[in-house]
Amino acid sequence: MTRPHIKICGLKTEGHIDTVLARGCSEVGFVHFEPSPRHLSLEDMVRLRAHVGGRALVTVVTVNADDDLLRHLMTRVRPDVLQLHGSESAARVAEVSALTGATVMKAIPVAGDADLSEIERFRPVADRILLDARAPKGARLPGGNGVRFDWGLLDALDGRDFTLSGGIAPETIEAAVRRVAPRGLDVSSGVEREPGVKDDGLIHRLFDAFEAAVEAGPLTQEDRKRRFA
Ligand SMILES: O=C(O)c1ccccc1NCC(=O)[C@H](O)[C@H](O)COP(=O)(O)O
Repeated sequence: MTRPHIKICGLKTEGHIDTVLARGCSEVGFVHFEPSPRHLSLEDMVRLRAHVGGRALVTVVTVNADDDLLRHLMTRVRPDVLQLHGSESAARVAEVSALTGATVMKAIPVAGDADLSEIERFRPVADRILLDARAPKGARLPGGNGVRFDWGLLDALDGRDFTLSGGIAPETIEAAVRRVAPRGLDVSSGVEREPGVKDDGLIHRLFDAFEAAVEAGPLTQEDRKRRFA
């Protein structure tokens, strides 16, 4: 099994950045979306981006961002990856890619089988696909809600084709690693003590559980049926 890479999203402090990087996190995410408790201003992102330096990839999460905002982000924050977490069309994803030159990760909300057909729509234009749980009805945020979708929907897919997110936490990361085996894992609420507030203890529990799951290796088909039927 290839070792999935881990992105911790919604980081807001130098201290938590240092904690996740010390545990082997290879990508950090900053959220730029005002309604979010994880929202960071451009100035905060510039400061934290400098703090990360070359130690990890830096991703900025946006929701239906316009060209002006994207230009500001690229010239001031200089993220490696732009995460498009709104209702961007495939044509818009292609435009963002051409405009910014950044690696573009498109988030696809998943609640049922039908949503997976979106993967084929975005694969030609996005550098990366992020499968996230569809936001619950009435939620203020399109992501970062700490909810999981049925990972059994992914049984027939090759995990190397996507990053998995939505409700990954110390208690659920074993199934994410051993059952889904994605190329990457994206975690936010699962390492927070309250919305927008990361917790060092939870971060350590997550990485401990992750290491144990990688060590244990993928589940057999038989195990999948027994444990997740
Ligand atoms: O985190 C937010 O507040 C947020 C706001 C708007 C769009 C996306 C947002 N988060 C994206 C993520 O943190 C992750 O990519 C993903 O949704 C996982 O979240 P969680 O279920 O909380 O681990």
